[in-house]
Amino acid sequence: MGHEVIEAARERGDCEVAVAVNRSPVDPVAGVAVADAAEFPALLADAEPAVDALVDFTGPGSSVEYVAAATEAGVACVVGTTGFDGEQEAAIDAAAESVPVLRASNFSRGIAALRRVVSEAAAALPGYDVEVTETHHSGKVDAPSGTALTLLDDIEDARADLRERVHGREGDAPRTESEIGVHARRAGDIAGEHEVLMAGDENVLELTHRAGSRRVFAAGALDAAAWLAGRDAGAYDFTEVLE
Ligand SMILES: NC(=O)C1=CN([C@@H]2O[C@H](COP(=O)(O)OP(=O)(O)OC[C@H]3O[C@@H](n4cnc5c(N)ncnc54)[C@H](OP(=O)(O)O)[C@@H]3O)[C@@H](O)[C@H]2O)C=CC1
Ligand SMILES: O=C(O)C1=N[C@H](C(=O)O)C[C@H](O)C1
Repeated sequence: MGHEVIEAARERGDCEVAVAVNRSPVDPVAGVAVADAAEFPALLADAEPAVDALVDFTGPGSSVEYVAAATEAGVACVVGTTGFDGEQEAAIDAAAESVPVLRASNFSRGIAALRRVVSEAAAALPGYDVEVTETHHSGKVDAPSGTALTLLDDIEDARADLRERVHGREGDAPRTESEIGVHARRAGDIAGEHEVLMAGDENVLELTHRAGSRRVFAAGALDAAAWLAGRDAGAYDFTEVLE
């Protein structure tokens, strides 16, 4: 995603990559040198002109560290990384007391729309069985995806009777009424697919989003960064960027 963000930044006229870092050595990307992650705090402090926003797509532990460095430097944070535990989420949330922070499990407009439709459909279809399936490239490390977890939260908000997440399915027991099935598939170079199935008696609703490429997430994150820079400290939502 780091490569995608640099390429996407090059394609638009309203932003410039001031500092790029990675844990392991990486060749320059589109002419942008990528420094060692350990240099990040110093690079942020010395950047001229000052950096407006951090865009982070890494891993949960490093994301917390990058956000801490950005907070120290008074820089707005856009966080796309997924797979956080509760403590890591709390650390990112705490940063929002000092700087503007926008964390989203998915930076595509299509998923933002899917979330609204899923919430409405879940509320409109009481008693229906719900199953969520996500499919991603074989290199993805966290499962289920952050987006699937966001959709599950949305479904549970709309359906108080669904409280048991069943990951995968095996054995010989039938489905219970309180469960939501959750399925994570990993294959090839699939950019990201999310499907929500709602099935009742004699009718089935399937809602699916497919990302055509990972560039859509990079573009959305840069939209968020441009929108977030200069705002007051606080936690912001990607839907606000899309309004
Ligand atoms: N919100 C959204 O719309 C999207 C979110 N994502 C999320 O973004 C994250 C990154 O995805 P992706 O680019 O595909 O992952 P990759 O594995 O391809 O890249 C992760 C990068 O982060 C670096 N990194 C990982 N862990 C650490 C660490 N502990 N310390 C320092 N650097 C670290 C890696 O460094 P190294 O090169 O050394 O391995 C690598 O450069 C994932 O959490 C993914 O789910 C992805 C797409 C869209
Ligand atoms: O790792 C990915 O690739 C993606 N991760 C995000 C997630 O976990 O939901 C968003 C998107 O689906 C791609």
